Amino acid sequence: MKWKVCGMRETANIEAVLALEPDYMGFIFYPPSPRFVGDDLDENLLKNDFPKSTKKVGVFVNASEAEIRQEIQKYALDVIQLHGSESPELCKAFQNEVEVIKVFGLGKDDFDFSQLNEYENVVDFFLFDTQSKKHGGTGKTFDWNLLNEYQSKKPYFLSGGIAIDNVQKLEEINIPKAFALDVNSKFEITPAMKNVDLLAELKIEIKKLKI
Ligand SMILES: O=C(O)c1ccccc1N[C@@H]1O[C@H](COP(=O)(O)O)[C@@H](O)[C@H]1O
Repeated sequence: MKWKVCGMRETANIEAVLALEPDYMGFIFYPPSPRFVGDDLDENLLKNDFPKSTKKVGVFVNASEAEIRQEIQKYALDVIQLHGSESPELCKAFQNEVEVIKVFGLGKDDFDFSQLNEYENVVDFFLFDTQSKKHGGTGKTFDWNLLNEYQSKKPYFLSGGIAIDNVQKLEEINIPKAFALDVNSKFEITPAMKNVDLLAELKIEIKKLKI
């Protein structure tokens, strides 16, 4: 199981988390978020000093193609995570340039997986997060059992309130295997500042998972 640490910002904290070798690290390019990178993200670190083994993910919410392209260039992003209501056409515009993750929000009620069909051929991954007006970073889980209805072969990231005390519950439920776990606010000291010791524990827990 791969893992992604999202919502990073400060250089020293990024470097400390990189020592744990996550497969993906996410940066939020959405101004209303308390994890918005603003001017604090170290361009040189991302462009020149970043380990190849950790992919850099830019998280966007309904940004324009030009805005996304600008951040890809500036920070040498490997992956874009589209967390709003982006169209299949926008996803297609970045195919073959970066990996594309399209996010869908799930809640407690049934989810219509047929809305994924038009994205199937234009994205690399889906990501399932908890539905919210804030779009993400809620720290809340959704009903993981809803994923029982997932029929696609497209690999997906599982996100939304994943914490040290619920990660082992993934073994107890019968959902199609996730490609990666995406963690964020449940591993924070303050918004964007991650608790490195807790993430080290998570890494051990993920390795123990038999799914
Ligand atoms: O973290 C944010 O503030 C954020 C804002 C807007 C869109 C996405 C955001 N983060 C993503 O939210 C999920 C889940 O986070 P959490 O574990 O529930 O805190 C994760 O995929 C982040 O990429």
